[in-house]
Amino acid sequence: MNTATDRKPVSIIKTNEPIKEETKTIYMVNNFNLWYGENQALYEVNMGIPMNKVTAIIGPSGCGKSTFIKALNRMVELVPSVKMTGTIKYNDNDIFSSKYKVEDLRTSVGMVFQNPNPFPKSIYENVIYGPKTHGIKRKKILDEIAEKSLKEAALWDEVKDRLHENAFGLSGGQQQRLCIARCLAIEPDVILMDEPTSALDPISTTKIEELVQNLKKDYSIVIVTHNMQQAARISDKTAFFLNGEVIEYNNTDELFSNPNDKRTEDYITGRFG
Ligand SMILES: Nc1ncnc2c1ncn2[C@@H]1O[C@H](COP(=O)(O)OP(=O)(O)OP(=O)(O)O)[C@@H](O)[C@H]1O
Repeated sequence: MNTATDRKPVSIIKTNEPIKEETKTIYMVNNFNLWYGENQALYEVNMGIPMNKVTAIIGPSGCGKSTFIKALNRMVELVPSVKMTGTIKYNDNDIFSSKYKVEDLRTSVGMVFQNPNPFPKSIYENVIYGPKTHGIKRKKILDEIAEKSLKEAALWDEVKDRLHENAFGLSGGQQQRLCIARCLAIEPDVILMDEPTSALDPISTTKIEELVQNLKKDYSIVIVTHNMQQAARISDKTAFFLNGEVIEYNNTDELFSNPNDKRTEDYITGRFG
């Protein structure tokens, strides 16, 4: 749900450097359409998602933001009635091709959800869960992975003395950083984030936003957010979705300061949504 705060006109707190032409594209989405049964949720989506940048997906409730990012890791196919046309290429591989294994895609593309969802296990076991299921058994290596991932997720200092305590003992914001650490432990190239801060308090939100900024050195990040100030603060590119269509996709500073489409302008200035 949008809040009144989200609807305030957006001020650019941080201007991002423009995407240079030579920036590599990690995902290329072409003429992508998606239906749930008879209802079309995405229409002719065309987007290149840049490598090592933060791409924000904004738009009003029900416009297809979650559907879009769940298509990027093929999670959307868990809904049996889903039909799709068009292509999504990840590193030049057609992700829907029968030759491309969904397991390979999921190893390269991690996901963080709206509500922190740690497993009912210790902090340590949460982080090493992925590497263990991929067959890593040596304790020394698992210890190294746990420390590295928790450091990258800016959580290590807070949990290093309680690694074997239950993850549910952490605060909501810490649990979300733990989920990010769990995602980093499988060494993905891409992190998909579906409203990762909407259940968090402002301080935890700021920590996650700072973390996202640091992580883009090593990862390509796609973040769905209802919060336009957040998109303006942390993303390099922003796509505005409306009724399943991409209305505008541009460098974030340009989209917010000089939108090309009246509907984008109306949305970012709080006239609807
Ligand atoms: N599992 C599903 N089965 C049928 N229809 C669905 C399903 N999930 C989403 N939809 C429909 O697809 C459309 C897009 O939904 P989606 O959740 O992608 O939007 P959203 O922009 O992420 O919304 P919100 O901001 O409220 O999370 C909506 O009309 C929604 O009702």
